[in-house]
Amino acid sequence: MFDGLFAESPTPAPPAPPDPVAEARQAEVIQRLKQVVEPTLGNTIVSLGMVRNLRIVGDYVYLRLYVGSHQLALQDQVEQALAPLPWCKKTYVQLCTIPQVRITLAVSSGKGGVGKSTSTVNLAAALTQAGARVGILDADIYGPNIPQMLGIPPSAVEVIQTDAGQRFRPLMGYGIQVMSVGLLADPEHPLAWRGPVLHKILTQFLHEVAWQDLDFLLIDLPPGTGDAQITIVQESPICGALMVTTPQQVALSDVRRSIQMFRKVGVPTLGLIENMSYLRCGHCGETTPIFGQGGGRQLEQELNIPLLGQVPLDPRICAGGDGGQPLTLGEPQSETAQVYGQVAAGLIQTFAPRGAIEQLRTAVS
Ligand SMILES: Nc1ncnc2c1ncn2[C@@H]1O[C@H](COP(=O)(O)OP(=O)(O)OP(=O)(O)O)[C@@H](O)[C@H]1O
Repeated sequence: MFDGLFAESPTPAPPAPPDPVAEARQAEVIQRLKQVVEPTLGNTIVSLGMVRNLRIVGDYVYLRLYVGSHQLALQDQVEQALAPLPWCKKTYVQLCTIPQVRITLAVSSGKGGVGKSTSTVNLAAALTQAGARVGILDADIYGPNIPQMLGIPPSAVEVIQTDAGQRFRPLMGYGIQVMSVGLLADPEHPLAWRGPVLHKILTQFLHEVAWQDLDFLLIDLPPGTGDAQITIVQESPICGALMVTTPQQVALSDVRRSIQMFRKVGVPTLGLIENMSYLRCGHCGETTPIFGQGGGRQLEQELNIPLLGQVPLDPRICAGGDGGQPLTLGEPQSETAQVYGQVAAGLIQTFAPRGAIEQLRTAVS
């Protein structure tokens, strides 16, 4: 599906000729999997993109099931749903999950510099204020600056021994657990991983962090749709993506491409965050659309993806990023903080519809 995923890998084998029996069986399997419903979201595991890499080999079914730590029971339900298939001798379900993480969301952008990392930290802060336990995986190999934005001083990554083996211990900023690719590299040198090495490091990074009981893990992706993004999206149980954009028309084609990348791997885009939407005059309150207007609304209508919030251009957000305290925490009553608060409330509402994160946690334990 993704030509050139591994820039340095050998030429792939030609595709196998179509096998009508396997194709009919695959359709039958998908039909049955569509009967398995994720109870919180009230949607099928197929629509939610939780089933991937489905293969039928003879009388055997192989699939990967991407779940949060509160959804492990779905494995049994999948096996039960496929058990009545008369031809199926065995179903092999590979459970793909991040230990101690319930909801994994990707924060993405079509291009760099639109405020993706800023949105990630402020959204994480807003979710924390709402009572959720939150972590950020800073996977932006081109600009890993989340620790700095949360006031975490440069530190060496500590490796700890757990029951599951050696793991990286997350750092902590304002109650938010953080792990960053930037911590794995020499701060004076850019991250210059390529091809299979990049794939291996990112895969290890995704699976070998000792997160502590998270409701939400936000993955700050690198901008665009390159190898790194695809590896992360394919290898992690991402429930959905949040797309950060500016209102500019030039940013829209990049955003469309990113959304297509998520669609190809079956990850839904949950919504758009339009950043730098307008500048509000501190004296008269009038708003000026410095970077154009209407981009978020246009994408919302064209792609049927909700516009979750419009964040103003706000010098304090910049100061908050540089100073290591997200504006959402420093000035929670500000217009900007309120936008992130609304987006956070929407996420909690979606993933814990009874309205209380505590209930989400109780349901898990
Ligand atoms: N709403 C805003 N108002 C004012 N400044 C902002 C706003 N959002 C982001 N910025 C500033 O814009 C710059 C880029 O933001 P940020 O690093 O979050 O972008 P990014 O999309 O993550 O970039 P990259 O792709 O390079 O990682 C930062 O200096 C940040 O403080």
